Amino acid sequence: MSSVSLASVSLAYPGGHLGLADVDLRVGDGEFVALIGPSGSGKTTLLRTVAGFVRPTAGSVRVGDAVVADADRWVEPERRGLGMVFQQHAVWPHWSVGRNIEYPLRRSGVRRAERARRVSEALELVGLAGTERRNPATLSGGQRQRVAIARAIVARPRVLLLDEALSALDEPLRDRLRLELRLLTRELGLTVLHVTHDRSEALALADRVVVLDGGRVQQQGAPAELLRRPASAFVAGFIADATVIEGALDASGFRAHRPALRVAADRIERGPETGAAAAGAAGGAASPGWASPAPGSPVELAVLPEHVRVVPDSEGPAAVASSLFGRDGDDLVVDWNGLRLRSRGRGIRCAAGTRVRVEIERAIAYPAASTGRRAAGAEEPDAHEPAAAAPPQSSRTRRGSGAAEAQPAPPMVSA
Ligand SMILES: Nc1ncnc2c1ncn2[C@@H]1O[C@H](COP(=O)(O)OP(=O)(O)OP(=O)(O)O)[C@@H](O)[C@H]1O
Repeated sequence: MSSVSLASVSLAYPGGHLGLADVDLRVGDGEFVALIGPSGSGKTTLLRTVAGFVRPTAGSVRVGDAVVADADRWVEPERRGLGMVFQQHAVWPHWSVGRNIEYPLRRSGVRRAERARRVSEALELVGLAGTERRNPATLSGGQRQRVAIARAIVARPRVLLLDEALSALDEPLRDRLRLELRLLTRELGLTVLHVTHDRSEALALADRVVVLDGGRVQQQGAPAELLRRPASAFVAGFIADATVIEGALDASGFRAHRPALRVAADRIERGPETGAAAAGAAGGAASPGWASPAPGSPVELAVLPEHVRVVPDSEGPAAVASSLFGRDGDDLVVDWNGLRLRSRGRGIRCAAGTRVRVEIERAIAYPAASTGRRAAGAEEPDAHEPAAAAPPQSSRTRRGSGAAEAQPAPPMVSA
């Protein structure tokens, strides 16, 4: 067992594509870390950098105490002591299960009797004892993936790298294998780096989740910490399906013009990155968790689905645009005068088309600069927000990983 460390690692692909940009990351001995991020964010590149399939342009990679890649040193993938499981094509179809699993042992010259013993032990660990002679084609998808896991651990690697290892499997098999994988890696005390596009999987499995975007680490932390305190509007949108609304802070709270919306100051928390921007500036009385914002400070307000309360009301100003059944309550998208808000409340059941009232119970404000975009609300002076303004032309409201809405909307005030 061992740790993995990346120090100031950058990787530019030939042709100029940036794979990784100044990444610092440490996966502790026995820790399970999940890497998530949008498509093209650099997850696979990071894993391949650790595996040794690509060489960083700058920085260093260590496995345990040994430097395996830096400007002067390069250790071949097979000498790094790693096990890997990929999403597909993980098992050679023309070899028996046993032959597949013993392959890494053969390569390192382990004798026949010892190979047989270790293959049988690995199969036992993944719940496939006695299947050495089976043809992989006669196994289910889940069983084949277990064979791939057995092959990855048979040589007793120091670190296990998983690249979308469960993604090709159907639920509920994926769910079961997740649990088994977690138990197995704990039992063996393995250090694991797991790339997945599945946010729920990352949150369920990992001790620590690392969110990548544009080849950079945007945030890393325990799953609960990421959900509770996303470091930026991007992370809030990506990991927790937050609706992100661009606007400005003033003494009474948050104000957006497109669509027109106000959220009272006592419902707003400062995001971790707003501290420097907001602290010490003139403004109204400080609210809990939100000290003296600069009047007119452009911000992005992240509203988590759990904090949007929806109440059926035939006179309500909003309508349910879509409703997906969830075990504990429906997953709703509410159209509130052009603003598409995601809402997920326990016990809430609402069909599409239902008129509703909406209340934003809590929101997190981040400086607009945190994701490099301009706040729409900051474009307009306060005097331009009348009680019954002409419909604005557009909104740049984002939800989740980037959906945008652009609809006219009359002004409105949160409850
Ligand atoms: N072999 C390559 N040559 C050039 N550019 C590449 C190569 N592989 C990846 N890239 C670029 O590097 C960036 C990161 O890609 P990477 O595959 O690591 O992302 P990812 O987060 O794993 O994406 P996905 O979830 O879609 O698999 C992207 O901009 C991609 O286009």
